[in-house]
Amino acid sequence: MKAGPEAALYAHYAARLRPPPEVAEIPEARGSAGEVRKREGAALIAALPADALAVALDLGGEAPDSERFAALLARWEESGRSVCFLIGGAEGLDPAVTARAEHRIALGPMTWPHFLVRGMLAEQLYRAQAIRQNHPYHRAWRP
Ligand SMILES: C[S@@+](CC[C@H](N)C(=O)[O-])C[C@H]1O[C@@H](n2cnc3c(N)ncnc32)[C@H](O)[C@@H]1O
Repeated sequence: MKAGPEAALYAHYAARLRPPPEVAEIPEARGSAGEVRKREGAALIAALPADALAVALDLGGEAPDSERFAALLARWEESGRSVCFLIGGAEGLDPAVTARAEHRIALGPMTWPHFLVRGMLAEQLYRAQAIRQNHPYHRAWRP
């Protein structure tokens, strides 16, 4: 990720997460849109640890509110497996990736660019952490 506002957004929230998240970046593939999706999808799946509990960021997935996301995350973490979020590139996620994922999560019905999704996911992970710690960052009574 190049330095810039999107990188700063991600860094801002990632620095507040315990344990800190790890990011694996897949190099942009070349070819037709379908080839790009297939190549990037294969690399994404290959990058997953063997015990990964994979969650695809996918417009077609469930769009939980933040409290439900916090509860889902707690349940996933209780499995003891590595919770890995998969975000597509400019051409989106290959069906092989959504098939590998055990859960699909949408950040609402609008399409966002990859680097904003990364920052927005980091913010929701931080919010989930705040919800679980009853920290006033999340003001459920005043959305
Ligand atoms: C630029 S988008 C891909 C756009 C692609 N042309 C498509 O229509 O799927 C890059 C990635 O960000 C994620 N993404 C974008 N908007 C999203 C949303 N509202 N909810 C969840 N993930 C989203 C998805 O993983 C997507 O593959």
